Amino acid sequence: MRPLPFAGRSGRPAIIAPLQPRSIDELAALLPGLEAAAGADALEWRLDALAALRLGGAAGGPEHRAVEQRAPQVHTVEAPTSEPHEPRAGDEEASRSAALEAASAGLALLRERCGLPVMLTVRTHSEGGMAQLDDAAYALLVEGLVALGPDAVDIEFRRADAARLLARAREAGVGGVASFHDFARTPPAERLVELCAAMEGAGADVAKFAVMPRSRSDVLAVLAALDRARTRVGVPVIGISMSELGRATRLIGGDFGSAATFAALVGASAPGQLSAAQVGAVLDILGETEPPAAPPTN
Ligand SMILES: O=C1C[C@@](O)(C(=O)O)C[C@@H](O)[C@@H]1O
Repeated sequence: MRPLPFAGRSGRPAIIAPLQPRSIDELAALLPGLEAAAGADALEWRLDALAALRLGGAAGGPEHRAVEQRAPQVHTVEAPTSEPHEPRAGDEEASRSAALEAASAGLALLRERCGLPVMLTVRTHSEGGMAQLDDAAYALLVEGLVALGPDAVDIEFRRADAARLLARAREAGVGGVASFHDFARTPPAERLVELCAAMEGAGADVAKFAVMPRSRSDVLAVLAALDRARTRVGVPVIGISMSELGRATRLIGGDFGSAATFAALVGASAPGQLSAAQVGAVLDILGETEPPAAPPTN
């Protein structure tokens, strides 16, 4: 496995670009865009967008609405608006094997055509994603993904089996990225630091949180948490304040210790995401060590 190129404590944060194809054909259609677009250091494949997994495997399931369309898009960010349907008995296993088959074929395609490290993520409904899975179904699916040997796998930290799944990833040599999302609010900075320390304690290789601000103080709380985590958390931390209000954290989070930032190459996966080109340009500026040339004097 290649480690994801997360920045060390003072380095340039990695740019991770999400992909949300609904099928392997859609993934294949995205490849020319990925080849042409420079600027991402790693990809995140959001498998919950696959038709097989959307809200419990309901192909053509409930209505979705676009949340945001800021970055150059092929797909829009979508969030469920209605209650998911009850999966039929037998659906779950069929959805899982379809998703694992797609993930296996897609990983091979991405390795052959793109070459960037890939993190596999199944974002579930309770954390703002499109898959509706109980703890047992989530664990079975993530175990299957780990067995495919991606570079990293996202593991929702609130899941009952999170520590066991992190251990499984570690045994398999797959990076375990523990994640926490709150689309309603921002916990206090201290709570976010404790959360990242708990993720580290549970065996995470990377601790990640993305939370929704209600005020500018909430955005500052994310930066404060990142800053405190520098000395209190021993693994790379990624912290994001979502939405337009929080989007500065996607640009300057690295200065406060964030090891990576998510930015769109072919479509955003969360509110507030900017394009990889925009984020790369800002990181170039922030990374400049030479002072700007003095203005000409007459
Ligand atoms: O955890 C994250 C961060 C994220 O939610 C963001 O806000 O950029 C985007 C998700 O795709 C990813 O899994």
